[in-house]
Amino acid sequence: MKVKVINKSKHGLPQYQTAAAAGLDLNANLDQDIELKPLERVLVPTGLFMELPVGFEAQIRPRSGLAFKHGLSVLNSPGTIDADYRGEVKVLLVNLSNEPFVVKDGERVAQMVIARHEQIQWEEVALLEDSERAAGGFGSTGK
Ligand SMILES: O=c1ccn([C@H]2C[C@H](O)[C@@H](COP(=O)(O)OP(=O)(O)OP(=O)(O)O)O2)c(=O)[nH]1
Ligand SMILES: [Mg+2]
Repeated sequence: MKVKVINKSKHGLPQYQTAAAAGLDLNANLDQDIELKPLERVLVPTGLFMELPVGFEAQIRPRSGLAFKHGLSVLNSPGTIDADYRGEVKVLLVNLSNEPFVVKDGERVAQMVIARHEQIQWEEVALLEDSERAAGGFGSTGK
């Protein structure tokens, strides 16, 4: 995949940490630390600019370790990177704990999953096909 990295601190390209990992860990690319107070959010730059093939998207997801230990999440999870986006990939971090969290340069703040997706064409119809579920939802099948 085409990629352009603005690498202020030489973090290299995002990597799969194990052989069959789904997520590529994303490093914060910072000039200085960012302190995130409780319930604060921040857009963390990654230094990564890429060109996804058409028909693919990238999903930005939290890392469970940071979520569990520090209450850190990705506010818009899963963030969506469109194939035609040419800007810098950024991570919208939120601190859901009661303690401040300091984001450091190079820290693996989130992970990115590359996935195929469809684009649909609308076809307007008068009637929709019947189904067993019909309009049932929101607990309609019981606990
Ligand atoms: O976590 C994210 C989410 C989005 N983006 C970039 C890539 C994406 O292609 C673009 C637009 O994202 P989205 O469609 O979620 O945002 P929007 O609020 O709908 O903005 P837009 O009107 O630009 O589509 O912003 C990121 O870098 N990180
Ligand atoms: Mg959008």
